[in-house]
Amino acid sequence: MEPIISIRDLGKTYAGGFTALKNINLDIRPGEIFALLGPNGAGKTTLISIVCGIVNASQGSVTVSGYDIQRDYRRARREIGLVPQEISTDAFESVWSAVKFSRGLFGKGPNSNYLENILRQLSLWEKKSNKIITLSGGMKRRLMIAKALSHEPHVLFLDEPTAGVDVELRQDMWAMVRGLRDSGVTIILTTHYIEEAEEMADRVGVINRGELVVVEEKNVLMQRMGEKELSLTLPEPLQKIPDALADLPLRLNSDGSELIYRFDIKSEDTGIAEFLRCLNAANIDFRDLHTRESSLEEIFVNLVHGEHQKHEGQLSGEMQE
Ligand SMILES: Nc1ncnc2c1ncn2[C@@H]1O[C@H](COP(=O)(O)OP(=O)(O)OP(=O)(O)O)[C@@H](O)[C@H]1O
Repeated sequence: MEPIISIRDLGKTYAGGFTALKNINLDIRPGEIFALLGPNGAGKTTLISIVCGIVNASQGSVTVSGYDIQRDYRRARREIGLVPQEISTDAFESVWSAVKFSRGLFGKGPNSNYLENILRQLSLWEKKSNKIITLSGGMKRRLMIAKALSHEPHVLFLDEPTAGVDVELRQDMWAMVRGLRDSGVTIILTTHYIEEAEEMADRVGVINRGELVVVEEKNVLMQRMGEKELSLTLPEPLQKIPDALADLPLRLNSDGSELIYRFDIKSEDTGIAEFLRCLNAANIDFRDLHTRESSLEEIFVNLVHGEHQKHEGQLSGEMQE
């Protein structure tokens, strides 16, 4: 299947000399929900701004539905709906005139039926005559989506759709975005929240310091999320993992005082009983034991660094922005 968006060797260096994107290659499949995940300043907004024609790339090329974003700017742009991070609308305009106006901006002829459908799908139809200022925060966000969809784009970009949104509203938003995907719109969203990617995405791309470090099916990511660790505090630090335990999924912490066993909570046999038997046979004693789940942040950091096993101290340090 032809990709709906094709990004090749894309790079961006801002005027001040800061390189925000390096050598990005990515194909978006038609009909998928793709989550672009990354810490603050990773380059997510820069990437979508280039695809949407708001920022010029320094290198590389992008096509949207086969249209080159530079050579065929207008046609490429018409394929795209963009919901920006900030809610920006004229407060005294009505919902209906806001979506009608947005459609007009793309040179599309009037189509009341289409706009009605969009507003109904986003549960805004009852509010069509309301002034925007009277809408709740959640409704305003939905209106931003309605505006972005008003010209019948095939691709919808959602930049941080649920930043600062409460849990309940977040769930509604997710359900709505899935509904849009089911109606045939390809969706690319940026997020800081790995839960959001987990909940919604078919595929996930992780961007860090301007580089796309992972592009993966969500299910593969989920497997990583099912990991848990059993940590044993040793009476005497070990220099290395004893040979008798070499075949087990084990690591030592940085000073050798903890032996950490990694297992999959979803699997039927965690192997813990066997691990404890092996410890006994190898004459390794322990003072204490506790389990901990890999937190979402840790998995995120692991992904960002392309590594699976990192020390706790490093992990918490790395997440600070
Ligand atoms: N116009 C600009 N001029 C110079 N540097 C910029 C400009 N816009 C963004 N940057 C820098 O490029 C980097 C990437 O920014 P970008 O907004 O793409 O990140 P992001 O991943 O979307 O972050 P956030 O999650 O905080 O929105 C940042 O270091 C930012 O300071």
